[in-house]
Amino acid sequence: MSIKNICCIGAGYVGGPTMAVIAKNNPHINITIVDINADRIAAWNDSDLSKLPIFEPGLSEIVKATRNKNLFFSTDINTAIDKSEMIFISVNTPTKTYGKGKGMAADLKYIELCARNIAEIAKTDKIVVEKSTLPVRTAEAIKSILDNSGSDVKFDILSNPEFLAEGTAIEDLLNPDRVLIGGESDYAIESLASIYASWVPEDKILRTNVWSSELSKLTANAFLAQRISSINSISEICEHTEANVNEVAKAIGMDSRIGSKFLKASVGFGGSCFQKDILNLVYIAKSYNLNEVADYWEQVIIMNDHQKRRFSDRLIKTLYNTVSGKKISMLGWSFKKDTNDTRESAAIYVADHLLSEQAKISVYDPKVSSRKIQTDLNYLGTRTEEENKEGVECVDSPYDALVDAHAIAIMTEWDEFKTYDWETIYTKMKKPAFIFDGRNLLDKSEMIKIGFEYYSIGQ
Ligand SMILES: NC(=O)C1=CN([C@@H]2O[C@H](COP(=O)(O)OP(=O)(O)OC[C@H]3O[C@@H](n4cnc5c(N)ncnc54)[C@H](O)[C@@H]3O)[C@@H](O)[C@H]2O)C=CC1
Ligand SMILES: O=C(O)[C@H]1O[C@H](OP(=O)(O)OP(=O)(O)OC[C@H]2O[C@@H](n3ccc(=O)[nH]c3=O)[C@H](O)[C@@H]2O)[C@H](O)[C@@H](O)[C@@H]1O
Repeated sequence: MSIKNICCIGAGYVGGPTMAVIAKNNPHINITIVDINADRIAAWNDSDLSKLPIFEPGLSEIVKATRNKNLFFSTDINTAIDKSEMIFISVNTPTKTYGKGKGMAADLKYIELCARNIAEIAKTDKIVVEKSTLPVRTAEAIKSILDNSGSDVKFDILSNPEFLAEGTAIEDLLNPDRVLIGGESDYAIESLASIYASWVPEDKILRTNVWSSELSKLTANAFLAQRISSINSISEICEHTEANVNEVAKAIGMDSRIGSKFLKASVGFGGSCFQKDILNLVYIAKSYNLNEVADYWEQVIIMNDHQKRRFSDRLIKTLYNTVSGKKISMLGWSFKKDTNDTRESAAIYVADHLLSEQAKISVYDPKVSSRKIQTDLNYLGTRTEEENKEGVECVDSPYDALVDAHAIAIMTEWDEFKTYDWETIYTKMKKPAFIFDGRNLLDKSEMIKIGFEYYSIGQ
């Protein structure tokens, strides 16, 4: 049986772009992306493509080409489940904020709701695909829920983790390093493989057992994040020894056994997945009593928290040990460039620390709304919403953010920051004018020549 109808539950950063690319390359398949969030679905259906809920280079063009042809966005979850032969589960799997495993385990309540929804509605056989990142052996729980639905519908479970990175999602989806499919049933595996094969070379489609597939996703994120924490740890040594972390990264990256990617020292990694997935791995290790393994991976998070804190400590110390009443301009709020996603962005934690020291913060980000910035700070619960509003202004023009600032903190590596007229900015700031470049984005010697007191990471 070839697949004619696909349903994807979860219209987020993964569900949206992934299904758009599958739809583009499989015009013979109808895909419906469903979500309980009606506002999000309405935004996906907005005729103004600049209002899509997710900013991702190249996404709006693909949505334009496929939407209402073979790609549909809907809140009618049951109908989409009913008519599809294959159902992707692409809902969020955040870190638990309550109960057993609080602050560490993955919260699987949304996954379970999806499984129960599918079990209740399905009248014909279904292939259920785990697209969300899940703890190893989650497929067992999903299967148990589905198989106890009381019907004689046959469910095949596949694990098909997603490796796209935000900001390059479309490029990553169009040219993936690999597509990973874990499963038991050859029929189910080959049904999914054939969908990818419409644009992905066969030798990049990897088949494994379900558990290897689930665990590979957590492992990939843990290894990637570990590289960043490793280079960030070296950045601190550089700052004490006059070694330069960019030079060190280049020198070690040219060793083909190490490789050059993911060695950019920064203010710390953010994003919705690295921290969550490593904590998840740590929790799994602890649940098997593998305490040394748990401690080993937890150190990646500890190092990352240290890097964020170290950045704001250094800023405060350099500004004569106080930022009280001083204007600090933050350039960038998203967790990396080319995305409007702010989840776990280092900027949130740095701003929170500076606010606790009574700084006045002015933020400019090309793609993040002021409402989102306030929501992110309010979510931490450090102070009241009113206090956050008083302490943080969000501006639409970078130059507004910089007038009379005591210091600039570069939090995100947006390309446009490099093109600013830094000489004019210098004249508008309080003197001495400080830059804390959390992304090593600007040219150090140029900034010093203009007159800035310039601080970067690991240099
Ligand atoms: N964001 C990323 O770059 C990547 C994320 N992942 C994984 O993919 C999964 C999804 O992540 P994102 O897309 O970033 O999350 P997201 O939060 O952007 O989207 C998830 C969507 O699922 C919806 N949802 C939750 N429960 C639902 C239910 N019962 N029925 C219908 N809709 C429901 C939510 O309303 C939300 O719109 C996570 O497990 C994540 O770890 C994997 C690779 C990359
Ligand atoms: O599971 C996921 O969600 C995804 O997590 C990451 O993707 P993402 O978090 O979107 O973005 P990354 O490019 O990995 O960046 C994560 C953070 O690390 C930082 N980073 C990245 C690279 C680097 O060298 N240095 C560095 O500080 C980025 O600025 C950002 O804050 C992985 O790269 C994806 O493969 C994975 O699919």
